[in-house]
Amino acid sequence: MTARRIEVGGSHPYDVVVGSGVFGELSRQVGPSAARVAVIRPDGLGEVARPALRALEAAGHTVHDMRVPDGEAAKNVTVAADLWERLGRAGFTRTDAVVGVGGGATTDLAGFVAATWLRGVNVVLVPTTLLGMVDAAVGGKTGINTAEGKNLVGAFHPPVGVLCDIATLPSLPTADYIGGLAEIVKAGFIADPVILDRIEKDPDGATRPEGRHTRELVERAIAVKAEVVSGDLRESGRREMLNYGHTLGHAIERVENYTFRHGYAVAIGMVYAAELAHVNGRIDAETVRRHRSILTSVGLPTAYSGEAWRELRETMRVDKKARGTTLRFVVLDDIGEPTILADPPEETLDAAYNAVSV
Ligand SMILES: NC(=O)c1ccc[n+]([C@@H]2O[C@H](COP(=O)([O-])OP(=O)(O)OC[C@H]3O[C@@H](n4cnc5c(N)ncnc54)[C@H](O)[C@@H]3O)[C@@H](O)[C@H]2O)c1
Ligand SMILES: O=C(O)C(=O)C[C@@H](O)[C@H](O)[C@H](O)COP(=O)(O)O
Ligand SMILES: [Zn+2]
Repeated sequence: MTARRIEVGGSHPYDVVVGSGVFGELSRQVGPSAARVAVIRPDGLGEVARPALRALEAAGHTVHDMRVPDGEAAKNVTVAADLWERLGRAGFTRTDAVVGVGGGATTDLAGFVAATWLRGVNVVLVPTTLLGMVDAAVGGKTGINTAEGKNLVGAFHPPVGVLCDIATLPSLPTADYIGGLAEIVKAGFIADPVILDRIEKDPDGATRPEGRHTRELVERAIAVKAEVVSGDLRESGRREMLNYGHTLGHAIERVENYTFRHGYAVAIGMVYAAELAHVNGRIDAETVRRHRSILTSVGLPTAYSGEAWRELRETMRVDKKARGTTLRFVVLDDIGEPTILADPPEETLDAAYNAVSV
């Protein structure tokens, strides 16, 4: 199958290459001026990272294999500081580059380290999870977590290239694959209802890399994200729609000490946002039901502990869409019509949570 290039526009446009067996593209994306390349990747992901390491070495770059802890455990300042030290010791200059290989947590960390090293060096992202391909590696949001909340420290630093080799997906644990579907479903609800139709027709296939519509689902979700971030890198407007389900989702991740899969938290958050829109008179009960049925059909959760509500409510205060003490949620006026619901009354927040709590 041929590779597809999806262009992300803006002041520094770049391509997202999607294909199978496309690691030969990596050196071109990194560029010839990068004598040194730091490959930041999870320690346990040697097999998955090997083609990237080999392709870079074969192209003549001096490769520094910088292993980090797995997944979310690496998205913190301690690991970032360790990488800054390693880059310093290896003498990385402004013409050198960083390559992030792994899931969204690793590419967020790699992007953040690239954004901050020497105030910004080139980064190429090689997502190897479904979620990384369809969302995290595209768009230039980089970041790490703090004890207070998710992604609270970060920078907008677009990659110079993104390489999605879907041949890396079969080794991904099913639970992580399903987590990525949450962001694909999100793209469906906010912008591309064909995604929802495809999943409803074949929910089982949607949960597998070899599913009938996998390539189409991946490309459609990337296209949604690329189109949105091309016009609003810094989230001063329309980009906020990509945060559908994330206000409650991020609070769940924080309350669970970052051990709960991002996609699973976002799935619950989307049902909450749908309930909020319903209580607010924006969408009908059928649209809320459709959220639950699509998410459930692929194995994603749609409910969370009732007892956690007060802590979740408190944690949502640090959501990046908040302005002062005003909470702002992405909700739908209809499928494909996201909007902002600002400062909903406490009773509305409580009623919506009641509907998702167990
Ligand atoms: N920057 C953004 O715009 C953006 C968008 C969405 C999500 N995110 C972030 O992405 C993170 C979630 O990403 P994720 O779901 O990819 O989780 P993850 O990075 O934790 O990866 C999940 C697991 O899969 C493993 N893995 C990765 N590729 C593999 C492969 N090919 N085979 C076998 N195992 C593999 C990882 O080592 C990890 O254990 C969160 O931190 C979230 O905040 C960022
Ligand atoms: O790219 C965006 O913009 C998003 O909101 C995509 C989200 O899926 C992603 O989880 C993002 O990291 C959330 O950003 P944050 O600014 O709420 O931390
Ligand atoms: Zn997300």
